[in-house]
Amino acid sequence: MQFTKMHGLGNDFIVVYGEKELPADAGERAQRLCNRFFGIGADGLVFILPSEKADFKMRIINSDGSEAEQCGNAIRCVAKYVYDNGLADRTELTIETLGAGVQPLQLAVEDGKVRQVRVDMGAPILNGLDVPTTIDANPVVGHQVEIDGREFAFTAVSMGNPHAVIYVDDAVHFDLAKWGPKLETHPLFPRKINVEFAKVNSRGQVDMRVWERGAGPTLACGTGACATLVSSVLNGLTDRQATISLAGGDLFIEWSEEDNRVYMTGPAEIVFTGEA
Ligand SMILES: N[C@H](CCC[C@H](N)C(=O)O)C(=O)O
Repeated sequence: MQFTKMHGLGNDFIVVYGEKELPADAGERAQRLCNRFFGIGADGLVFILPSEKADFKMRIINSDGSEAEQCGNAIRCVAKYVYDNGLADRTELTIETLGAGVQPLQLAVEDGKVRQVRVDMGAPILNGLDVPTTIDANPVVGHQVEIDGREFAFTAVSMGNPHAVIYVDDAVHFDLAKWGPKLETHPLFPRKINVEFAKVNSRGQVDMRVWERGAGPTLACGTGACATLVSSVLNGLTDRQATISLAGGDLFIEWSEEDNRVYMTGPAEIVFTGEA
């Protein structure tokens, strides 16, 4: 299998083009190939497939073999892959995902290579039961949960995949490994959840670190950055556009008042190609 190793702010993927549909063993392949010691090493395995509704379709499998509905950093990588490899000759593309349907993207190109991508990530889903959580509220803002004697208040946002955003005093040094897994698998979240720990520094800038469902700590999470911006607006902490600063770098996120859609702008990189 030919693959291209790519990343968005250090959230890295094995990208595969050429399959007509998702292989039946995609989950097993992801577990094997994403392993950082016995495989190529990545946070996820991404398939670029034909679509009847958009230019391309993206399916994303986490490193634990579970399929995610959506992935912000991966969709920017897919856009870069298809343009840089001559599979698309326009700087306005559409990519279909399970969680957000047909998503328009704008590519910023320099010397024939994609440098930045602006993605329409769709409207946030705020009804608690649809995120999903077991909480019948719309929206779920500052919901308290106690874990091992520590209280957390989270805001639940789906960008097609589920997120719980928690505000802390120091996101950069937060102990993700201690608290991330316990929140990811809490019974409040029927399909588990991605957990973002955020520190708002101004109405235009937020530090955020993420424990991802099915992948653990990653250097960046595009849908998590979108969820963090939406949550911060709902909590009255930021304006409707802000820079979300992750371990791997910055994403610029806007939640439009006009169309209620969230726009994410950030880079994507190709690292190497190979055969597995
Ligand atoms: N682990 C996530 C999928 C990847 C999302 C993240 N890498 C992004 O950039 O949005 C989930 O199971 O929902």
